[in-house]
Amino acid sequence: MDDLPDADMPPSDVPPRYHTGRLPNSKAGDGKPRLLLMGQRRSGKSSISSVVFHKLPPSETLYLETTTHIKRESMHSFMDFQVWDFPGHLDYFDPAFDVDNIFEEIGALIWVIDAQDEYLEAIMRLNTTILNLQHSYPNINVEVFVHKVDGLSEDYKGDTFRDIIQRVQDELSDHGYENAPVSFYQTSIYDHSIFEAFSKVIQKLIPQLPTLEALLNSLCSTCHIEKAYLFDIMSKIYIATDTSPTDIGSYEICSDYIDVVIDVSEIYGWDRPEENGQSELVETGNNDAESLITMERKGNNYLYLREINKYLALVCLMGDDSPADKKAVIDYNVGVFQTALKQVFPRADRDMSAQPAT
Ligand SMILES: Nc1nc2c(ncn2[C@@H]2O[C@H](COP(=O)(O)OP(=O)(O)OP(=O)(O)O)[C@@H](O)[C@H]2O)c(=O)[nH]1
Repeated sequence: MDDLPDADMPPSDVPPRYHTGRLPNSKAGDGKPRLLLMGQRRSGKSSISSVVFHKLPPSETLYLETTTHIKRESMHSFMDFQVWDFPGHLDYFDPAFDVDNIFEEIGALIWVIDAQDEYLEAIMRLNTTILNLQHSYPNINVEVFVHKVDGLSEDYKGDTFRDIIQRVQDELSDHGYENAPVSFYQTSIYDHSIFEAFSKVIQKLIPQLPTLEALLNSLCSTCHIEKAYLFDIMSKIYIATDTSPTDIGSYEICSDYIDVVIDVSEIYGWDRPEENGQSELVETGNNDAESLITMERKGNNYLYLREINKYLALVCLMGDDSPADKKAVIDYNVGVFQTALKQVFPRADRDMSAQPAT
């Protein structure tokens, strides 16, 4: 149980970029939210983290070695957070463990269950963990990834998913926790489902989400946009979307578009200016990349992408009644959206520069 002191420490030399807001479980309120990846051995925890945050091609996860100590990584993006990958064999509530140290700044506990394997023991450990946490940390979001569903037939996939939900909920309600904050997702690293699930997990950690959704709703209705996503460019997680129904198809199209843009900008791109307190003038120039692509065989529909800042891009699936020749109006409204977003995510580094040097 000496793993904790030996665990990799995240680098501390990169300053935080945005306020992360106060988390329900955060004692200090200024920490980076943690996403804890827990579950049985070989359930797919390291693969998930490598595919989503390090762009590892899914087929290469076959060669990942088993995790032997807690792996902590810091992610610096539109908000800073940490991903802690736990070895499958750890008993998190062993008295030798500093439980508070693990759980006090937690944003979400992601419990990965291998749907292709025997899952009863995984469910038992998950329930024990949730029940143990209910006493000290009742607000922790528990996110259950029913993982590796790519190998299952449609029927079996649905049955397995329902069975897991039922077993977890039955056990919790037997112990008097009917409304424990537990959510379930079907995931696989071989399709978009893992990104979509992570998007939903991350969105719960963004205090400004209702404001972002309201801004996107208003943009959609003004510009006849069918669906708008605000993407974290590097991870392809969407941090917000408008409140119209989301279908995986539109997410897939928009997220593939991000891939195209990243590939092109690796060839033709340029370094984005650092966003410090003095860079206002630079931002008023034509620094934000934009792109427009017409989709074949789909009426007038086209995709619109605008880089919002170094980390975020707005990708919109335009409606039939929003022809490309109205692009000037759309550009204007997206500009207004961009300005509003700067107020929603005030920059931490600007605040830091106002503090006296010590
Ligand atoms: N079919 C399928 N295989 C997957 C998926 N995700 C991970 N795997 C495979 O599952 C195996 C185990 O993955 P790991 O990421 O090493 O599992 P882990 O939970 O980190 O394992 P420990 O480090 O031992 O705790 C690897 O061979 C992966 O290729 C998935 O979505 N579908």
